[in-house]
Amino acid sequence: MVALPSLSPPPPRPSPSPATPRRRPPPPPPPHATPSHRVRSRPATVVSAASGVTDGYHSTIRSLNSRGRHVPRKSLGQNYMLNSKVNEELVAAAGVEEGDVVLEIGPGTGSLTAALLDAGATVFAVEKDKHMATLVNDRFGSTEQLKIIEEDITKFNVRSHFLPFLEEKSHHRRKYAKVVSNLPFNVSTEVVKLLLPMGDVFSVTVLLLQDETALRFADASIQTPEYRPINVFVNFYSEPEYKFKVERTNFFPQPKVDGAVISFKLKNSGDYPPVNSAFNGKRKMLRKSLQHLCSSSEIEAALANIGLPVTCSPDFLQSLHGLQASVATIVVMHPIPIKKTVPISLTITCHHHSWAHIHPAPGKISTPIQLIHPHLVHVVAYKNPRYAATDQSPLSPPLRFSIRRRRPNQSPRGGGDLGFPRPRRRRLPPRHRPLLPSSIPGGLRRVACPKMRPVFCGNLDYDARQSEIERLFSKYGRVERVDMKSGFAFVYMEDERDADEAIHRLDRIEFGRKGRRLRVEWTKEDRSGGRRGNSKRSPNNTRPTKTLFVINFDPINTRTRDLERHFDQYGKISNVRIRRNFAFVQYELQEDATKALEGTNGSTLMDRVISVEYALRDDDEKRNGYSPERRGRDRSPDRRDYRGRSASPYGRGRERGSPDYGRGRERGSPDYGRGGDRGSPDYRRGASPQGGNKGDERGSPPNNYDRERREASPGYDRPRSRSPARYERE
Ligand SMILES: C[S@@+](CC[C@H](N)C(=O)[O-])C[C@H]1O[C@@H](n2cnc3c(N)ncnc32)[C@H](O)[C@@H]1O
Repeated sequence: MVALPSLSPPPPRPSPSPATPRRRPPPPPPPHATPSHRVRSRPATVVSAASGVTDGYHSTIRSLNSRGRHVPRKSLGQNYMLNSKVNEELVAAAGVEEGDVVLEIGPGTGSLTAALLDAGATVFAVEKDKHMATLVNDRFGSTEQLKIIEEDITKFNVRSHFLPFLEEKSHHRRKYAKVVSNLPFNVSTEVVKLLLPMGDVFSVTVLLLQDETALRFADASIQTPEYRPINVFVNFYSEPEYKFKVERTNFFPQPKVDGAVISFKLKNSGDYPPVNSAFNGKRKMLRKSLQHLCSSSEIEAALANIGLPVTCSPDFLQSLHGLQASVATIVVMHPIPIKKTVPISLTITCHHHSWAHIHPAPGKISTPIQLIHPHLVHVVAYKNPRYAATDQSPLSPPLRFSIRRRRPNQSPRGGGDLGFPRPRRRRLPPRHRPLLPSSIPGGLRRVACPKMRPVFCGNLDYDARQSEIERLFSKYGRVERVDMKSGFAFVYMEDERDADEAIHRLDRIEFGRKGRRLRVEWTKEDRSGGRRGNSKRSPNNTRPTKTLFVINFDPINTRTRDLERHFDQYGKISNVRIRRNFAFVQYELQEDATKALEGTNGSTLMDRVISVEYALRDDDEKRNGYSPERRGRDRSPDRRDYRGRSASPYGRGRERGSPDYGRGRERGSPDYGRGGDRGSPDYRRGASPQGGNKGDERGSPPNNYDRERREASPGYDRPRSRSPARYERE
């Protein structure tokens, strides 16, 4: 049982008599108020604790006690307003004046009701709690100025009950009513959904809600992950404005959260677009999820028109870069009526300094864009009844988009003519940072297959898992894919800026079981040139040799005999050597090596797609003395020697230095090929190796392939200090 504070003297100013409502000019905004914004900023206005004179603390408590209702019901959100000033500000926010008809939800003790009556309004109050309904009835008596209905607002048919009342009170003249309410927090969203579409009845709705909720509703920009279908809804039907915050100390009992006053200027909008349908089922293909609007073939046609795959789903669309959500918001808020002969060229805000221009084909599409996700817009094939009268099928014609970035010297107009607020420069969480349209040359059509530059992630443990790398990078943004190599990986991130951030944050951090310092940087060559399909091609800059150079097998689990088994079908092998994460397979005949290369490059060995190339030189050219009969002996020394002399094919000394995927020729850059997994290193001859290998580092792959190839020489076999056992796998 909540103990109510003991009663104190009655309020200094009694509530106005409903029979003789006095008209008072609405109070000015509180002196500490700053103009409210429609955007995310949190207005500084905070109404301080109870200090009101009318219907303040004392009268509220007295009212409650008078009905024996000592325990406000939490389930009904009964947090009563103790501060009459807040009530007055609510009334002022709605601009209530003499003769207005106001719907009040949950009058409770009637403190706000009193303020409304005081302003000269006629009040239609809906109260769920019968005790409170009785209390308000008792308090104001029967009067023409007030009608109280004991009902649950969420189940109440406002239109059918309220409209006759409005008609009567406005003497059958067309007049808009207003809504003013200190709402129970738990029904806020329901009430908003109920009232906002009633722009034909109400001109403004002013609600005291939970602060967080008010902020969320008022946030017209969609640069936050919080942007939801409800925001689209709110913006479609109204212009929300966060008015001021109301501290929790103003309520009895005190809630755990602060409140805030928000006003919705209703727009009397048309039919609500099927945003929700598109939000639903992120993996569901749009042609299915929007089927209730039009046929799949129509949807497919519309998607195809804008260069999207007919099978695309919201999830897929999320992965597209480009058109920004602001576009969709604007469109949702201001449907674009495209007239037959007037081409539309809209300048709309994309986040920050990015801009988009939309040039739909004239006269074809009624509402071409809809939002399905904060970062997404797409053109949905739905028929807007508003345009149904015309012969403009929204689906038949091609819709063209072009996206351009505004030139830096052009100052953004902040949505100017569309009334969209100037975008604020704010650092967004990686996933929600927009891409610059410049990164999608040619517009949406090409967005679907953006060319990505991978991030090189080197010095991984050999047994590092793809999922680990993916998890690591996905902290900074969406990871498209990870091409796992032995000891390094290529990470393709959706957004280049996320990749930048990942590089910034991850380079040289300790990672993995052994706490290796990662080397994370941009690959220095576009790896997108080759495709898997091409990977079987032989490198054209190496001459055929009897020895094949093999990489990208599993260096932990692959044994010499596994390689032998994999390669011996092509001819007689004279030698196989594994060195950490690469190997040499030597055939007796060069033709067999060629056959093997063709047959094995890009083949799968123990779940890894291996790359095979000719070695620069055959072992016997270097008089290394390899021979079948020495094979058993040779394995270990090889590896020892490798450790000692040429610890990594990727670079000695450069602490897993930067991957040099082909800084031109200068470094003999391996072209890992598209997908990496089969790309054949492009160890260009003459590439200069990097000096100073450092034992087990693998941070700088490319340059030293050359070295390795050159060093497939007897020198490798010299036993060094390392224990061969460490590398022995057989
Ligand atoms: C936060 S109190 C506000 C009371 C009063 N207007 C004030 O300012 O002190 C919410 C009021 O709404 C009533 N209420 C709660 N749920 C309701 C519903 N679904 N329909 C109508 N009234 C409801 C409660 O009984 C309570 O009186």
